Amino acid sequence: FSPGSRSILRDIGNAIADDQKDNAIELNATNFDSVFRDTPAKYAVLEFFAHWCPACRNYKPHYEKVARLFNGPDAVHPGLVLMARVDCAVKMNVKLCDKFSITHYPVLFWGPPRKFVGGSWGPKQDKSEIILMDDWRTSDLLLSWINKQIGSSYGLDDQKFGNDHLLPNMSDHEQISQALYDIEEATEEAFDIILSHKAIKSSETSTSFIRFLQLLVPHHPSKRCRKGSAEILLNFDELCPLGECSYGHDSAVENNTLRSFHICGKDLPRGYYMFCRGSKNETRGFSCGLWIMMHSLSVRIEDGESQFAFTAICDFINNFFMCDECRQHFHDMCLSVKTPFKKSRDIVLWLWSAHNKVNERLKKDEASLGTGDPKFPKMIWPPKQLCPSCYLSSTDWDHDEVYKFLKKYYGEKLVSSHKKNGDGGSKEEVVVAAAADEMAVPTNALVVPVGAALAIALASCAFGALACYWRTQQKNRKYYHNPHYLKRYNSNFMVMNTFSNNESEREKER
Ligand SMILES: Cc1cc2nc3c(=O)[nH]c(=O)nc-3n(C[C@H](O)[C@H](O)[C@H](O)COP(=O)(O)OP(=O)(O)OC[C@H]3O[C@@H](n4cnc5c(N)ncnc54)[C@H](O)[C@@H]3O)c2cc1C
Repeated sequence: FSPGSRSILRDIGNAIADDQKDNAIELNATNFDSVFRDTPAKYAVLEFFAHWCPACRNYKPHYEKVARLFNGPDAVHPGLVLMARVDCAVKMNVKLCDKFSITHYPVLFWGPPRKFVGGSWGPKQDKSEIILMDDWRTSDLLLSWINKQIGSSYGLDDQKFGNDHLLPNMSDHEQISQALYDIEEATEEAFDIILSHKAIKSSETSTSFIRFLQLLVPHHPSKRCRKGSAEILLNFDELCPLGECSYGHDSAVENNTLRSFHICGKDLPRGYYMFCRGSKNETRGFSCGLWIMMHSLSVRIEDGESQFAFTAICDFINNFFMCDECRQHFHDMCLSVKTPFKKSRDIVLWLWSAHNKVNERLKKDEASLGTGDPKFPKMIWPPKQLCPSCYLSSTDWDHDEVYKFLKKYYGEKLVSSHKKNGDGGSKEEVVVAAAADEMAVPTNALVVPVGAALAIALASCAFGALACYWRTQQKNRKYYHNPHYLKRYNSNFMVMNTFSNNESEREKER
């Protein structure tokens, strides 16, 4: 991770929350650039004020009322708008305030955070993406100004969803639609962890990583993660010849190393889980995101891929989820499967049931140790309130109904809502995005506008060329010609070997 990024923003947010102080982040000449560079927020509001200015003092409660919605660990709408301020009456900030032509107080600006990095503003500056705000004199006016900019309808009385009014694990369909963001975050975090542990270090781990990417490229619910995974997959032979990856230095982003790739795109906002946000900082987050990523993958695969998806997920957790107890337990559950999966229903229900086994175990542990999140107690899921038809009786499931429910919950509601940025990037990026899309299997019927249909048709042509190139690359992979390789992932007997702990057996098989 870049050192300044989330830690600065989180530290500031947490310190403020602990002390019951402000939610808007007070910046100075030293941290100004790094905070704007590293914030996961998409937009920023920046207030220039002077602490001696009485009007500024009176405005502060208004500004804070809006900042409460967007900043800090208790934000109601986290990760969207960074609200910051700079005190121009502090000597070290004088130059900074001059760069923004501040002549009176308070003054508010709006813009994408990155534009504030090393940024400036002048009254004659027409084309700047940094906008001088007007109509912000009360909290109502300020929020409606923001709403207009981003097309939202937030209210000052909005409450943090999920935490207070209902039992959150009974989350409704509205809430799961927010989970796409968390799945993206978890995907990127998993990739970061792999990099920081240099975890792809052998042909076995390399194969496991490739197979997981092969699952993500067509089935990840986020378009930008499909695209990022496709880019890594395309370049994998160069990045990791014979399973020896070039990682680059931990601190530097070097070209042509795994570190120079972003599995969900360079601009993914980081640092805030939403659906998976715990009521305490140390709970939920990544592991919750990982679960919902796996569930969302399972409901998107086709029948013929179910055994492949099962082994890809089992191997991925076994090799790359760096929680020993977790992976060992999950590995045991993988090993206990004796019959190969034939239908996607099999893996959807297996994963659901495996997750419930973990819930059941943790429920006891957390109760006795007091380590759980009090607002998100572990439970057998889905509870009756969320899916009444899933229950035949209080202890018996109707598996057909559970399957239907999971398909809907993790399928339809979790469709990528991210539009392609601006011009869509370089030609190569567009082709890769098209390839990722081309391979994506839609799980729900969407009405495709004519323009989009044409674009898809064009992308298909590009994809043809790309697929050709890809196939040539794949052909060079020795194990694709190796009958053992194919057999290994097509028979359950071989699955058992995949999870075998016996290194010599695995070596023989290799
Ligand atoms: C593979 C794996 C193994 C793990 N093993 C362990 C372990 O051994 N010990 C340990 O302490 N922690 C383990 N964890 C972490 C633990 O399972 C939780 O992820 C963590 O405690 C956070 O819990 P949570 O409340 O966010 O809900 P999570 O259990 O993370 O669930 C996330 C969300 O998924 C939904 N959900 C819950 N159950 C199901 C289900 N059965 N099917 C579909 N959706 C469901 C709910 O909406 C829930 O909020 C593991 C995590 C993973 C990914």
